[in-house]
Amino acid sequence: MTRTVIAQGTFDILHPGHVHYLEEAAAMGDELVVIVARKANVDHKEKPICPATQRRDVVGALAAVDEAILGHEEDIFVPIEELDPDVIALGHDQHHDDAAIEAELERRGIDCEVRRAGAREPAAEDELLSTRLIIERILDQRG
Ligand SMILES: Cc1cc2nc3c(=O)[nH]c(=O)nc-3n(C[C@H](O)[C@H](O)[C@H](O)COP(=O)(O)O)c2cc1C
Ligand SMILES: Nc1ncnc2c1ncn2[C@@H]1O[C@H](COP(=O)(O)OP(=O)(O)OP(=O)(O)O)[C@@H](O)[C@H]1O
Repeated sequence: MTRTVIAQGTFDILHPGHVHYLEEAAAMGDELVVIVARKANVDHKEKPICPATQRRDVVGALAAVDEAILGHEEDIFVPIEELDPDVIALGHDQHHDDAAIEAELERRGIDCEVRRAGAREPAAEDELLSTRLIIERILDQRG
């Protein structure tokens, strides 16, 4: 049986931290599907610059990713119900509460493990491992 893993995020401007997360998530199963967050659901930080379809297409081009899809606009558990994954891989700093996700999965009758990926260890001290930091650097140097 194919083990499907789900990863999710905004993926506005890609960096090696994203690649690390998605490679770790892919290693948790056989097939990796990535749910790309809709702008309306990014409410805990600045909204993404790039359109959702562009973010989906670039994430989908990464070697670790089998498929990238746009998230649901209102109910983030709709794609999970449709995909019926074996594992949800949360990013190391994702604000979601593991126990709350597990409770919602149980309520909806979805049998799926929730795991957390680790953070990337910087390969060089000047690596920019956050979209926010890349944007800050652009504003500093080109603004
Ligand atoms: C299990 C799970 C499923 C998600 N599904 C969706 C979705 O269908 N639509 C969406 O817009 N966001 C969805 N999200 C939320 C975002 O992907 C994401 O967590 C957040 O809004 C963006 O912040 P981040 O890039 O800091 O993680 C989901 C999150 C989780 C944990
Ligand atoms: N340096 C990193 N190491 C490991 N995973 C990362 C790293 N940066 C981001 N991720 C993961 O990638 C996923 C998507 O991240 P997101 O699109 O929010 O990027 P970000 O660079 O963290 O954004 P921002 O800097 O704007 O908060 C999240 O699950 C996050 O945990």
